[in-house]
Amino acid sequence: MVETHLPALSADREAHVQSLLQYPSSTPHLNRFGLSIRDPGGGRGRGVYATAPLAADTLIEVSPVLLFPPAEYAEYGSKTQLDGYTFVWKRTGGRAVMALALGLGSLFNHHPIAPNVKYVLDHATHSISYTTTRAVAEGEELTISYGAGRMWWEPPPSQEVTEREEQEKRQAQDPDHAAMEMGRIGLSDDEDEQEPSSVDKSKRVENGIEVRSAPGPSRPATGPAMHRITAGVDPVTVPLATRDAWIIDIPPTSASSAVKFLQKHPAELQNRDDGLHSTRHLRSFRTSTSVDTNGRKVARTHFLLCLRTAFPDRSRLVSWLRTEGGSVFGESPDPYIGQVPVIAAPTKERLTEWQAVWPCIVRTNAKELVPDNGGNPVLLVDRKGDEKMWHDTQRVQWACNRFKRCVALARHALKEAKDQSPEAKTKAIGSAVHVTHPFDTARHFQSASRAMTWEEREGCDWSQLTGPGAPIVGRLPPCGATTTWDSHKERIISTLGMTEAQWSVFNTTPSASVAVYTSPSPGVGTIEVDALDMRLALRNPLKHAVISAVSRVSTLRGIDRSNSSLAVANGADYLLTGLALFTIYEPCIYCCMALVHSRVSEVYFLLPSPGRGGCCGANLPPSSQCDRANDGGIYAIQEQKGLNHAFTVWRWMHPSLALPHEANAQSADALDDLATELHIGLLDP
Ligand SMILES: C[S@@+](CC[C@H](N)C(=O)[O-])C[C@H]1O[C@@H](n2cnc3c(N)ncnc32)[C@H](O)[C@@H]1O
Repeated sequence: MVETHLPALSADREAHVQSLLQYPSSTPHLNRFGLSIRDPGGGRGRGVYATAPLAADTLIEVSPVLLFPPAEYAEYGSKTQLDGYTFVWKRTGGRAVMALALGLGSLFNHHPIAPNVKYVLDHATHSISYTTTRAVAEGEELTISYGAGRMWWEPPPSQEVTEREEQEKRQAQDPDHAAMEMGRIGLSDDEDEQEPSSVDKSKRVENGIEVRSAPGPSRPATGPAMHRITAGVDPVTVPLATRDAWIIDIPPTSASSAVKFLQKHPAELQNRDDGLHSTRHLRSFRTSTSVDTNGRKVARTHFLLCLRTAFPDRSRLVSWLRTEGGSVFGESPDPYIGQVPVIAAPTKERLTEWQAVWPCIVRTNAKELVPDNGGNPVLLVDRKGDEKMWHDTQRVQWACNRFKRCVALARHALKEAKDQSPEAKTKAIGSAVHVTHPFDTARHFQSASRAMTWEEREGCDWSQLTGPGAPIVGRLPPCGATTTWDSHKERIISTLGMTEAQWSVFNTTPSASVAVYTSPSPGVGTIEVDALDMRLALRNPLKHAVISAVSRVSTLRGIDRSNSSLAVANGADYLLTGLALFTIYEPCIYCCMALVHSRVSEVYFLLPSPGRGGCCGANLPPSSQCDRANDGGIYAIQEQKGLNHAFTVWRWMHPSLALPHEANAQSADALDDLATELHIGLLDP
């Protein structure tokens, strides 16, 4: 109801017409909760009242709507009384279809601070559902939020208030300003960075805010190539959580004294910035207008003192304000409990919904914590940011290449075993792993030989293990390093299980004909490590591909460390610290725990491991489950509470292993076919 126009006054001003238009003090209405329509005076007109206590989350009303085409509304409706009752139902091509709620829907009055009813527009059934947001006492008025800001019946703010708000905004932008330290008048650092969201035909509208359903990861035909597997909550759907705070009304002229008061008493008011208890995202003031008993409009300034937790006892707060507040809060301070959002609005689109509770900022930091139903902190996940990241074709190619490499390695192992003997064939497992640097590091690698740029190398056909343009297997030596690997040969050969022929490829020195890429960090070689599942071949149940990869990287990094000029301090070279691991299968729980210990940074997998994987976690919210929990493991070890390391997990979502624009995309490996071809039976992946 925010988006309306100024109401036109009726032209019929004759006394007898006016008397006919007067509303009675109550109007009967039959509904199962006994809600009554009353006008208790005070200038707000009729409202809806509870005649019995109502529990929180009670669906109290479903109102059908009457719709008006944009042209009809502009021509007629907007010039009538309807204007105070109609609201934007749907925008289309810059115009708006307007709606009038029938039933009780049009009679809920607006509450600027803490409405006790929320509503959802249902475009499919042309109706609006109204639900209580908290327990409501008998006799209480049921109110909704028409939105933030000045309402059409409210007078414009005085120049003084406008100037004060402007000043407060300017001070908030000044990082040195003491008010910032109070954690009150914060301003979003990225408030204006949001891009307009694309229009989704299936979106719902809650409290006037359009809510997009979270994209599910069940291999959509379109959409980003990679989906992050996490229990993090999407800011688009995260519920608005509120907490109690002490509010006090002050004369507009006392605003700056009130801010000074906050600054003077940080300890008592506990306006600290510590995660879930922060008030830094909240603004100090909100203004509203009411009508006094003489029918005069009175502007009010509501001032946020502190969270209720700082002063659980009102009488103690009142006596403290009386002694410390001086003239700011008067002789008889009258603080009252209001609601404030627990966190900043998580997207610009949801700001109106948040502001309806209390003015605040937008903060799109995906690491912001939100409490779950049990009050435990939960992370937000920036799905929009993820989507943007995987629109980068080079990044997708980088990931696709490494998956192709894993598949090629697994096929190579199966073929070699088949060629070797029927017995060897039964012991080969089609599961391979590749470890390398994350894309954001790898794309800065330089070619030592200048034979091929990094981009050219990434453009090679990685589905081939050998042949021209094939990526080099194993570890690439550091740029300009004079060390030959011969001194470490035995150790490397035994750890990596290499043949002499493989060693000669691994031990290649940079030359004009070989593409070698090195990390920009001096003295540190690029890591490109492969590993196969060798459990059956070696008769060793511990030789999972992931475990072998961790061991191989450890050996190579250990050699760096053994040479003082290559030593890397502070744990940055500890096992898989800062590295990305690609695997055909979602790793099992054993491998996931090894990955936690190895401090891996990113894990990418192609195929889920039903019932045995350690990442897909059927306990995750539906938006994060793989194929709606019909596949994938039952744990999410990558973000398991109580462990001392977390890593990101990404699943390839395209149905085949190819870039959409690739010429041979049609003939690319379909993931379903790969699952059949590389099936590893009952083994844990
Ligand atoms: C949707 S109607 C609500 C029902 C209305 N009170 C009636 O008697 O028909 C919206 C109108 O109610 C009045 N109203 C709603 N909330 C109000 C508030 N908080 N303060 C003053 N007037 C309010 C305004 O006149 C507004 O145009």
